Amino acid sequence: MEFDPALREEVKAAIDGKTKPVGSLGRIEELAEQLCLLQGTTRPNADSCGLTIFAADHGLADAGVSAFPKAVTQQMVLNFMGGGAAANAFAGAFGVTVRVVDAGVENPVDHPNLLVHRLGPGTANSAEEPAMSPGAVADALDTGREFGASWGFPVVAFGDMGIGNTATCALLIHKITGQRLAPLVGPGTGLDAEGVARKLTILRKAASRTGKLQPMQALSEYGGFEIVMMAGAMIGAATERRLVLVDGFIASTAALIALTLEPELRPAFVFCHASAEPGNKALAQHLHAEPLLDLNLRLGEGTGALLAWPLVQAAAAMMNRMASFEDAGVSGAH
Ligand SMILES: Cc1cc2ncn([C@H]3O[C@H](COP(=O)(O)O)[C@@H](O)[C@H]3O)c2cc1C
Ligand SMILES: O=C(O)c1cccnc1
Repeated sequence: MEFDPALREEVKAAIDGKTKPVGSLGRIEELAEQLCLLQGTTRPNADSCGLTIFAADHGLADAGVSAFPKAVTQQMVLNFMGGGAAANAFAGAFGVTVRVVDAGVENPVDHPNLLVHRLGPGTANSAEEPAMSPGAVADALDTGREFGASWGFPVVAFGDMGIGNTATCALLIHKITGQRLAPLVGPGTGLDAEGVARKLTILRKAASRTGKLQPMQALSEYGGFEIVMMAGAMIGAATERRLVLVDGFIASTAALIALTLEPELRPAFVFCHASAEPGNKALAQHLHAEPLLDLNLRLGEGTGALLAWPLVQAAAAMMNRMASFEDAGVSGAH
């Protein structure tokens, strides 16, 4: 993603010309600059935001890597459709439109508003065998791209639902970045120390099934449908120059995949919050991400991205509503 140096200068001058000491709005100024460059204007549009939640099951969940049973994925999809999840509550509070995609929940959900692109009844158990076929990886990326490119919001967020997906993400990060596995494995939905130790044993077995992998091979070996589809959606949205609000550990793993495949799209990505899932720290460092918020969240669904949406609105308001020194007749610095 290339930016015209003249635009860069113009944006910087517009931000510094607002009636405030230079740099005094801190990260909001950085966000404003990012949004302006992405949209090619000093008058950016952050009028609306859409959240897409991708849901799917993980065969690995049957091996005992989560504090909750697999059935919760489907039950939470129904909860999203009924408007009762945390993501719905936050989206409702902030005027964000929500849509939900079944990318491969074990048991299909019948609901008129659910978007369905099922890649199977959940992935296979990656401790024993490849999670998904290379064809399913390609399908998930293509479908995700289409979802991301075609939804006309200037700002987009992505959420996940898939019991066992913190385990899948630990394996993906380990295989894609080469970081050690143990620090990437955490409590997820709330495993105790013994549960985390059991999760690590299962993930070591899964990791030892394969050697060094290319990123696309890692996706096929470890899945999951919703993570790969989310990565595709991030690529599709960023390519259309939509601002991509990245949620916590799961969405950051999808961002890792997206940016491994398309590194030039990095200027479209905003890392919204520092998930309390321990592996997120190393992942954020790898991505050179400095998350905007640190609220001890560890939920997913896009909740941390939704909380950052008002900050994006503030950045746009700074550009569109604030007077310049010249407009307001305010004296500049000595
Ligand atoms: C009721 C409930 C609602 C959730 N919403 C998101 N997650 C989150 O928890 C799961 C990942 O954690 P693990 O890898 O430990 O299974 C994902 O589904 C994620 O979206 C939830 C989990 C539960 C139980
Ligand atoms: O940060 C996340 O995305 C997360 C953390 C724990 C469980 N589910 C999701």
